[in-house]
Amino acid sequence: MPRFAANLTFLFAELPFGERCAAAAAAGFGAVEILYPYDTAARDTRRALLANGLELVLINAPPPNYTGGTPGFAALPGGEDRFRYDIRRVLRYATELKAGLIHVMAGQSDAANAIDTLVANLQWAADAAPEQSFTIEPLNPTDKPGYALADFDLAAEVLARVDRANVGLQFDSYHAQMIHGDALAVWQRHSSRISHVQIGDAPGRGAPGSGQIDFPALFAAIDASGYDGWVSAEYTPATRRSADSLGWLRATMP
Ligand SMILES: O=C(O)C(=O)[C@@H](O)CO
Ligand SMILES: [Mg+2]
Repeated sequence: MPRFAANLTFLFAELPFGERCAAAAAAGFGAVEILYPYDTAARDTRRALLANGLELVLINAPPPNYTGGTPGFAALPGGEDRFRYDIRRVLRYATELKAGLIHVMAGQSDAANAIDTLVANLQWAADAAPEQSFTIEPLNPTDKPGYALADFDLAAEVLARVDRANVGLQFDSYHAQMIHGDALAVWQRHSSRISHVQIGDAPGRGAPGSGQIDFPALFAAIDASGYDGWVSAEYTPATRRSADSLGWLRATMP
């Protein structure tokens, strides 16, 4: 069975941030991801992780843009300076938090050279921090209209062009199902380049079992592929308490 992590931006969001690590550990998770850890001093987050015996799997780049605007700059021609500034800042957090992965968000762009820009920026980040692993994640156009990376096959082409061992594909079952209509088929097509997994059902982005995805088949395929990273629960619980949405986890664990 996969090793499951909790995404603390989605799960346990009913609790103050400082209490989420303890709640995840109490629910049986061994690792967490925090999409935007930038509002809390890194040493406080690190302390909470250590106190609860949790590994930090992943954070997102860039920090949120509080004035609104594009989610990320990696695919924005002309945004290279901002991209590099953000990556340097995220690297400081990742180092202090010992975050295994940084998800680099592409941003919204329909420029003809958006993908060329994405490739060049990812190469820059990969070379600037060769010890750090990065991911890219296709996001579905219903939730993120205009996002420059909205297709897993395109993401595979981008990774082939980037050609760096420390940049991989982030497979999110919710986005895979929304974009391509068959998350399992996407897994089978791209498992060799996947370095991180997130799960949520589709449509609706609820807990596994709430939608169309065959999670027992997906978990079996993940195991059969030899993937040994974390599988992070990234869904919106339908229950008031996130802990009450974990029936799928109890059913999955032996
Ligand atoms: O929305 C998702 O799915 C994510 O994993 C986020 O990192 C993107 O905001
Ligand atoms: Mg995701």
